[in-house]
Amino acid sequence: ALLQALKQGLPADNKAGVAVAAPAVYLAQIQAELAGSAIDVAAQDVSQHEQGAFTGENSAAMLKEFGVRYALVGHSERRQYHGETDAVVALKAQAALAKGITPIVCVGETLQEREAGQTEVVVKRQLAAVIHQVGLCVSELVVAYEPVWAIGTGKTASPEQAQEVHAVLRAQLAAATEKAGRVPLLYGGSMNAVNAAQLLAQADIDGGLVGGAALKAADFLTIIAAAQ
Ligand SMILES: O=C(CO)COP(=O)(O)O
Repeated sequence: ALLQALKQGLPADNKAGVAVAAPAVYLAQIQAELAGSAIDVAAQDVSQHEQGAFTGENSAAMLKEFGVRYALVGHSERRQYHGETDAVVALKAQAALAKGITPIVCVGETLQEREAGQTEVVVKRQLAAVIHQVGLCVSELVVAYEPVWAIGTGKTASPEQAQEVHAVLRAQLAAATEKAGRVPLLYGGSMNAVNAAQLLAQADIDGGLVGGAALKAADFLTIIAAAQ
């Protein structure tokens, strides 16, 4: 029902890239529902391994069979609950790129790290691992800044706080590629229909990685409208 409402509500002149990131078991259904629409399919994770005996993992090649165009890598919940290190996240980004899937690399600091003044150090370390791994493919990444304290908490980074970190990430990308301006930098963490426009108005915030607010089609469509 959500996908139908999104498809019907997306204006014909929509210019924002829109993708739905779902758990792997729903990807086939989502691919079928979204066929012929302007909405892309994304996975929430991807295996770091190209192939082999890794029971339970979904390789990039397998995801590709279901029309997956993007894969989140390094979402804070994967880092926190599944022990994903910067090195593993970097391998996942590389595995996705190798099969033509665009990784959406998630970075972000915890509340403790922010309060200790470590925000910049943490996000730069997380992104550096991926930049180092993917080499010349840096310009093919999407990067999402998701402060861990803002995910699902209703606490949003202020537009200024988010922009400050996005500027750091943009500069880091610019040191690695001439095409840094083309790398979409998404903000995630309690983005909603009310605060999206202000966040998206910031110079280096190109889009959103939306959780809770995307579960209501009307709210998600309002955010998409703000991203034009
Ligand atoms: O990353 C996110 C979901 O995984 C963001 O979630 P919220 O928008 O609900 O904070």
